[in-house]
Amino acid sequence: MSSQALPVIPLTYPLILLPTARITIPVSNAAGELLLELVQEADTPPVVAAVPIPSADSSTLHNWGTAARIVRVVRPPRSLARDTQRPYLLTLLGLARIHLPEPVNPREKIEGPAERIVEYPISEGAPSAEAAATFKAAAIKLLDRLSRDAPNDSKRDFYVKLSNMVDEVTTQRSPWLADMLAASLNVEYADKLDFLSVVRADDRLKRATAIFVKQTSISEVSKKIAQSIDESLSKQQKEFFLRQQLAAIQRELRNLRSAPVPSRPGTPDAAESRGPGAPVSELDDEEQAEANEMSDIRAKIEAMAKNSEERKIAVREWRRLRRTPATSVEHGVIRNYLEWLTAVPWPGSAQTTASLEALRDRNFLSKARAQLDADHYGLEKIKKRLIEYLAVVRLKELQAEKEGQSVVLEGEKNAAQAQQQDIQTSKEQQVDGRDDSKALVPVPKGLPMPSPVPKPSTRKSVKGPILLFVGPPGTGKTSLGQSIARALDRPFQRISLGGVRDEGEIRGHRRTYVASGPGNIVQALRKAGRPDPVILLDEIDKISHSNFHGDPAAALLEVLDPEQNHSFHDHYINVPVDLSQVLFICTSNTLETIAAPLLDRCEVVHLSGYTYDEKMHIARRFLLPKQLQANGLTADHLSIDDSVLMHIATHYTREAGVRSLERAIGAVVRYKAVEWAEYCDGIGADPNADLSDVLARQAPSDKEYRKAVSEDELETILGIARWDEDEREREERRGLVYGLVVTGMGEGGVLPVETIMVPGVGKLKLTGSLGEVIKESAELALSWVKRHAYDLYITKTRAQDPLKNPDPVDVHLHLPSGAVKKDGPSAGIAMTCAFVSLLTGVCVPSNIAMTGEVTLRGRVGPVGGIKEKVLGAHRAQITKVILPWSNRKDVEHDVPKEVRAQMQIVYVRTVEEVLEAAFGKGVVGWRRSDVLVESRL
Ligand SMILES: Nc1ncnc2c1ncn2[C@@H]1O[C@H](COP(=O)(O)OP(=O)(O)OP(=O)(O)O)[C@@H](O)[C@H]1O
Repeated sequence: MSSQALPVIPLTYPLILLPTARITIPVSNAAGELLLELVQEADTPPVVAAVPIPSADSSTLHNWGTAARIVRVVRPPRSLARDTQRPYLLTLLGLARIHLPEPVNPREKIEGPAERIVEYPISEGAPSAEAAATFKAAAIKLLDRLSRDAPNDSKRDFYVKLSNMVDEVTTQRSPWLADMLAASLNVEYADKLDFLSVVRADDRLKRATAIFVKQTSISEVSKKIAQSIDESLSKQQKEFFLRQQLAAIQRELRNLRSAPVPSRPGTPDAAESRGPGAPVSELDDEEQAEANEMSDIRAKIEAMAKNSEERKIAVREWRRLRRTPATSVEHGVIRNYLEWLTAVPWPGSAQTTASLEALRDRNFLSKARAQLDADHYGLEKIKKRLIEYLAVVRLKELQAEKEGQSVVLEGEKNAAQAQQQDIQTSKEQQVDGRDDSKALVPVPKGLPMPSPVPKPSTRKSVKGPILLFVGPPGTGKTSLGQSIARALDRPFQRISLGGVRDEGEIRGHRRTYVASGPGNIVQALRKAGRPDPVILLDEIDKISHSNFHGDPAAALLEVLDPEQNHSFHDHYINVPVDLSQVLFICTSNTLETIAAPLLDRCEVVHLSGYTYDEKMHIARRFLLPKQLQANGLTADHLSIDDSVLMHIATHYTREAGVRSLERAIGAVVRYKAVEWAEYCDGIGADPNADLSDVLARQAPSDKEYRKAVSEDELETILGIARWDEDEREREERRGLVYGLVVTGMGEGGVLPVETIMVPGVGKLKLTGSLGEVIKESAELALSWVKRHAYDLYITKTRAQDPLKNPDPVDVHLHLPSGAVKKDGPSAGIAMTCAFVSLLTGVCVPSNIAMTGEVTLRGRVGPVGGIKEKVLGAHRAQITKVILPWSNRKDVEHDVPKEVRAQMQIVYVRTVEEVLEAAFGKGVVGWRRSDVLVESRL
C-alpha cells in the first residue's frame, strides 16, 4: 500500500465521486484561490483527495475517498464575486480509491484544502470470469429496463450505448465498468458510499451486481405502480362518464313519467303534479305533445302484424331511438323513419273490409255504371270497358277473399300452438322493457287458453289489368280514374310523373342521404291510409328514361308488374312494401314515348276528344253547374244560351278536351258574379238573397241586371276571339292545301301545306322542322307529280321536267309552326295536291282537308289517328275531308254519327281520285289513255 499527502476536498452530503466519474462542485473563495494557485504552480494537473461527508450532520469525513485530478477551476466574474460571494467551481475527475488512515473533521478545512496523508490500496486482484458474467447480466438487465422506461429517445440511446459497452467489455476491464455504471446510473447514496470502500475487483463486481439487481426490481416495481395508478385513474374517469349518462337517462325518464300518457291511466300529469291551480305552461304542452307522439308511434308498432318484417325493423329502430339522446341529429332521423314506417298501411292493418263490402253488394255494377254516368257525359265505349274492368276486379277480389278465408280457417286449427309461439317470439320483440309485459305475459298453466287474436285476413293480390288512358288533355282521363275509385269505394291518389327524372322520386332516397324520404308511391299509400287505394299514375309518357339519376321508368315497371310489386322496394323504408292490392291506372297523352315494356303491362283505352255536340252537353250538364257552384252563383243568376256556349267553344277554344272550355265558362261566370254583386250593392240588396226578392227591390230608374250572357258580351269578358283570325287566313291559294295532323298532345287539327316556286335549278327545298319520313314523302309526292306532269297537262312532253322547263325553278315546301317537330307519311296526298296546285295553278278550296300516305305507284295508303283528325277537322269547321279508303272502318267505328252527318267524307284509293275530290271533277286535266298503261304496270 503506498501513501501520499493530498489536499482534501470534502464532498458535502449527498455528493460522492467514484473513480472514472467526473464532478463539478462549488468551493469557497479561499479554497478556490488556493486551488488556482496550486494549478498554476504545478506542471501537470494536480491531484486532490475528494472525500465524501457521509451524512448531513456528520462531523467527520468518510474514511474512503477518491484521488481526483483537477480538471478545471472556474473563478466567478469579478463583479458577481464581490457582490454576492459567489463560489468558485471546481471540476474533478475520479482516478482511484484512496483510504484515509485518520479521521478528518471537515470544519477544519473550511478556509482551504489542508493536505492529509492518504493511502492507495495496492492489489485489487483479477476479477473472476463468473463474477464478471453475472455482473454483465445484471447490468444488461438493468439497462434494458431503463431503456424501455426511458422518457425520451436520447435517454434511450444512452442506455442502449451503455448496454453495448457492457456486452463488449473484457473480464479484466469489468471492475472499471462497474465503477463507471455505479457512478452514472441512479444508484442510492448509501450503496455508492459502500461501493467506494470495496477494493477487491471480485468483491466490487459482486457488490455492483447486487446493486443492479436491486435497482432493476425497484424500477420494475415503480413501473407497475405507475401503471396501476394510470388504470385506476381511467377507471375513475369511465365511472364518472357513466354516472353522467345515467343521470341524463334518469332525467329523461322522469320527464317521460311526469308527462300524461293516455295509454297509462293513473300517471299524474305535469300540471297536476305541480299542484291544483298551477298555471299550465306552453312548455308543458310541448313536452306532452312529444310524449303523445312517442306513445303514438309505440302504439302503431304494437299494432303491426306479429313476426312481420316491418315490425321487426320497427322494434329494432325503436330500441335505437330510446338509446339515442333526444337532442342528437340521429334521434330526429330515426324518429322520422319510424313515423314513416308506422304510417305505411301494411297489409295486415284490417282497413280493407270497407271496399269488400262495396264489392259484395249485388247492385255493385249498376251502381258503378250510375257513378260513371253521373260523373261523365258520353264516352259510351269507354264506360262499357270500365264496367267490364270493374266486373273483373270484383270477381277476382271476392275469389281471393274466399281463398283467404279458407286459409284462415285452416290456420285456426293450429291457433293455440301459434299463439304459444307468438308469446315466445313477442317476448323477444318487446318494444321496450317497461309495460309490454302486461300485454305479453304467457298464460299460466291451468287457466283456459284465451281465444286467438283474430288476424286481419290478408287479401291475396289481384292481378287485374292495368288501365292506360291515352288521349289529349282535358278529355277526362283523371276524372275517370276518380270515378273508378268512387265506384270501388276506395281512396284515390294521383301521382304526377311529368318530368320525373330521378329514380329516387319513385323509390325514395336511402336514409344515409340528408333530408331523405320515401318515394311518391309510399307517400301516396300513406296519404290513402289503406293498402288498396286506386293510384293514378298521371302522364307516364313524360317520365324520364335511364339517366345518371337512375332509371325512373324501370322503377315504374317494378311498381306495375304484378309479378314483382308484392315486394316493392323503397330505398327509404327498406322493407318490402306490398303493392299487389293497389289498383294502378295510368294516363298519357301519347303512346309514342312510352317504353315498350311499360306499354306491355297496360291495357290501352283511347280517349280521342269530344265533338262540339258532346262539348255542349258536357258544358251544360257538368262544367257550368261546377263553375256556378265554385263562384257562389246559381242557375237563377245566370243563363248561357247554346249559341253562346257554341261560340265560346268554336271561337275561344279549339281543343280536343274541355279544359279550356271549362276555364272560359269559369271566366264568364266570374264576370257575371262581379256584375251581380255590384248590382246588389247598388240597390242595397243582399247578394245571397232570393233573386225574386232582389228584383222586387229594383226601382225603375236602376240599371238592370241581365242574367243571360249574350254573344256580344263575350269579347268584353274573354277578349278577342282566338280563332277568328285563323279563319280569315284559311284561304284558297295556289300551292296551298290543308292536311290533317295529330299533335304530340294527342289532339287532332288542320295543318296547311304551303308551296311556292322560286328561281332555281329544279330542286325541292323543305322547311318546318321536318323528320326523315315526312321529307321522303315530300320527295315521293314531287316525283309522282313530275312523272305525271304530262298527264296533268303541266308539260307538253313526257320527257320534260316541269321544274326546268320553260324556266328552271325550285319548289319550296313549308309546314307552318316551324318550331314543332313533324314527321310521318300521312301528309303524302296533301303534299301531292299542293304540288299539283302549284304547277297547274288550280286551287284547292279551303273547306277541304285531307290525310293519306302516297306510294310511288300513286296508291293511297291508310294512316293512324283518324278519329282525332276528323274531330280536329270538324272543330276547324272543315266540311269535306279526304281519307284513305282503308280507313273507312275507323271512321265508322270511332267518329260520332253527328260529325259524320255534318261533314262530307271522301274515301280514296288512288292519287287520281284524290285530285278529283280535292280540285273537283274534271278541273285538273288528265290524259285518260295513260291510266290504262299505268294499270298494266
Ligand atoms: N265526359 C266528360 N263529362 C264531364 N266532364 C268531363 C268529361 N270529360 C272531361 N270532363 C271534365 O274536364 C275536366 C278536365 O278533365 P281531366 O282533368 O280528367 O282531364 P285529363 O284528361 O286528365 O287531362 P290531362 O291529360 O291534362 O291530365 C274535369 O273537370 C272533368 O270533370
